[in-house]
Amino acid sequence: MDALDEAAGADAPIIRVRGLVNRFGSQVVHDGVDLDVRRGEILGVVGGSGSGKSVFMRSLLGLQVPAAGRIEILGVDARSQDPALRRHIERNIGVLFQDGALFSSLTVGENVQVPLKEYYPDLPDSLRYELALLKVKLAGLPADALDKLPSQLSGGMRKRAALARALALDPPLLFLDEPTAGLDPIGAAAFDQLLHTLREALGLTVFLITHDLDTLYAICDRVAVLADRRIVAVAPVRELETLDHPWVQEYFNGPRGRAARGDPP
Ligand SMILES: Nc1ncnc2c1ncn2[C@@H]1O[C@H](COP(=O)(O)OP(=O)(O)OP(=O)(O)O)[C@@H](O)[C@H]1O
Repeated sequence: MDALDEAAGADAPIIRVRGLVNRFGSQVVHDGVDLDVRRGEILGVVGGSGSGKSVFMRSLLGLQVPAAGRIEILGVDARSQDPALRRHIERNIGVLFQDGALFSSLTVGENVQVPLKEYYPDLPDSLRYELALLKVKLAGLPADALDKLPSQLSGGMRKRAALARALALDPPLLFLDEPTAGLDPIGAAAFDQLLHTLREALGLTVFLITHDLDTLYAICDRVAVLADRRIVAVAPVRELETLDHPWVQEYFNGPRGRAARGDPP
């Protein structure tokens, strides 16, 4: 933990959002979003299609400038344009976008080395290679994946490669947008398990957008529901099932929700 984190206090939320407003023209996507993400938790974010989950994550990452509100990440004002503060945040977060966003002309190993080169340009090539290999193995890929192009991997392996790159700088905080989208149920369950294991082993905090009910039940400590332009509830998934909100009821108590819980059909 560095000085900035200590100043924020170890018990302070790793992400704190207050009064977040996002608009596109006359469309109000968020109107007063509040959220605290606790250190070490896996927080799932759910909401209907178009409810603003991706825009929310983009605001946290500084990729979308909000109309109003306060966002703190690792004790730092995430809206600050101070280059030192921006670098502190970027150095300490890993991001896995929905499409994986690997560089298609680089091998997996070269992809993982991109952030290492940016932040540690003086690192010897051999050490950078070893670190990339370590991250690839950590993400559950075989060592020979290192020299393959993304196009030579399956969808599940590409997600793991993107995860390896997101973990390159050992970030304490990981953002994932729909990590199991497009994976078959066995691949999705394996990816969930990998995230859970990494959280246990590395003490990561995970902010995870998902539609996948299985993910919520399998690995999320708490789930935040984005509806009506704000976060309407944050709670362990079993508590959310009983929330009196039309979208929540349809989502958790529809057939897929019952199946994810293991209820009889
Ligand atoms: N750059 C943009 N310009 C204009 N409108 C945008 C932009 N980005 C997002 N929106 C709008 O904001 C709303 C929320 O989009 P967002 O992608 O955050 O939804 P989502 O909850 O992630 O949806 P899904 O579950 O379908 O991925 C949508 O109506 C979308 O059209």
